[in-house]
Amino acid sequence: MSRKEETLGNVTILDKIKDAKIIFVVGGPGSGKGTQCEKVVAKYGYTHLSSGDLLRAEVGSGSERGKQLQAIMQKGELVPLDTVLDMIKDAMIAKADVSKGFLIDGYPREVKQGEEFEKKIGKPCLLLYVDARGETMVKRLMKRGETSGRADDNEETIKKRLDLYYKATEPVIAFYEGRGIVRKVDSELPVDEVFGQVSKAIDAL
Ligand SMILES: Nc1ncnc2c1ncn2[C@H]1C[C@H](O)[C@@H](COP(=O)(O)OP(=O)(O)O)O1
Ligand SMILES: [Mg+2]
Repeated sequence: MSRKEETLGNVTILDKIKDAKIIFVVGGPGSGKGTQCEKVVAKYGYTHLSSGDLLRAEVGSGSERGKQLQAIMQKGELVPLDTVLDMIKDAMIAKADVSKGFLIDGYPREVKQGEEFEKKIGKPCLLLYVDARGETMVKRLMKRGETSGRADDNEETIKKRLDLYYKATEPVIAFYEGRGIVRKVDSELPVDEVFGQVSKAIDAL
């Protein structure tokens, strides 16, 4: 394939992504983002892309980049913006032909990440804000840590992740509230009731 065709091909794929619905799923660690996304996949056939899962897959591959990522994630810090965005973009392109919509779970973690995403990929039509109390999130993560095998599900890292969430990610919600696309769901409720609220927000699109 010539360079020109390649570029044209890429434009077509990005156009397809633009036609698909993009939903940002934002909430603290352990708030229930992954749990709700799974249910959205089952009911609506959207593609679920968890930035954390993509990063953990890279770590699991044992690559040099994976090793660097692991060190950052273990400390509860944010990995470099371009790395996450490139991974999300590649995953979206891979699914562009078959996907009606994308759930971008755990991204943006900070306002700048949202701005970059829009520049390079497209605009979200909805931000699902999965809201739970700090205490609830800690409890759920400690429990999840018993079986998840996740290096960051331990008390010390959980505390750092929560602090970072309040400092860096909550401003993301305020930013998109200004655009009128935020729908908040009460993730203190049982999973199915939370999903009722999620479904309402998606049905209204
Ligand atoms: N509404 C809810 N009620 C009770 N437990 C919930 C819940 N939503 C999620 N959980 C549980 C499932 C997991 O063990 C843990 C964290 O959920 P998760 O979906 O992995 O969170 P996240 O992806 O936001 O980090 O909490
Ligand atoms: Mg998750």
